[in-house]
Amino acid sequence: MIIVEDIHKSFGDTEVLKGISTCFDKGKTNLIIGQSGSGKTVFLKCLLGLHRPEQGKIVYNDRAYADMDEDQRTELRQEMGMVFQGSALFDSMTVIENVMFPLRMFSKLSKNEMAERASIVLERVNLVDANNKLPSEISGGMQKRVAIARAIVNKPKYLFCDEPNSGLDPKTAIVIDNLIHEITQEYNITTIINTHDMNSVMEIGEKIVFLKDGYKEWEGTNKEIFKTDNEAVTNFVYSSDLFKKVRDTYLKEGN
Ligand SMILES: Nc1ncnc2c1ncn2[C@@H]1O[C@H](COP(=O)(O)OP(=O)(O)OP(=O)(O)O)[C@@H](O)[C@H]1O
Repeated sequence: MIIVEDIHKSFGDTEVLKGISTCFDKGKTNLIIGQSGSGKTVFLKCLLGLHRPEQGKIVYNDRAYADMDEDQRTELRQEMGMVFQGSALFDSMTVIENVMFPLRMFSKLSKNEMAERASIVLERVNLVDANNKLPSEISGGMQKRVAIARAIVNKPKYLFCDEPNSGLDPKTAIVIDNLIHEITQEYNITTIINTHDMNSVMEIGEKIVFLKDGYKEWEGTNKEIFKTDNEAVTNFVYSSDLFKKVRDTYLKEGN
């Protein structure tokens, strides 16, 4: 679980995060949404410890970042997995070498043990017969699976995903969303996804935090987002006719 208390983050004179408080539960897919420039990436980077808020507190399973010493922060970093936008695989490494990379960096396992662990997670993300291929030899959806396998190989407590669906066709995007959702539940991870994808919001948004101009404008579940009358949320989420129709149908069905 991650608890965020009133965090503020500025760059020079510009305050980008203006006092955000929320909490992200373990075993849940938590989504951060909002317009371009609303502060989603800065917020995610604060949660990752890459930006230091000037004010406020971030607490990881009862441990406040500000109270940790350097060793505890290093330990925390090793408890975090990250799926980057565009997968960010190492081009010259094979699939299995990519997945073994965090283990080579952070574990004391033997080469055989690392290969075994990497193979298990590759199987878990349903990627078979691709271990010895290079990223350039597999599809974008398969690359995303490798990125997820690499993010979970070290058994993280926290999983951060930045636009995990970018560049994928809608069908593959849903498969990847479901995979992240299943893994989150199975491994009991606190997962936080920065997304623009309204399908993800509807399908796997167990908690949605909507940012607007550096504030938390709204938060709730994917069921609640259908019913909210918060104008900023409805203008953003239901800006397309298709999603308006989806919401109307959902509400007409008496949900
Ligand atoms: N390192 C930085 N230095 C100065 N300003 C920054 C920095 N990083 C972000 N900003 C500013 O903070 C604001 C929010 O940026 P952020 O990248 O968090 O938006 P976002 O919601 O993730 O947008 P998008 O959906 O387009 O990725 C922007 O005005 C941006 O210019």
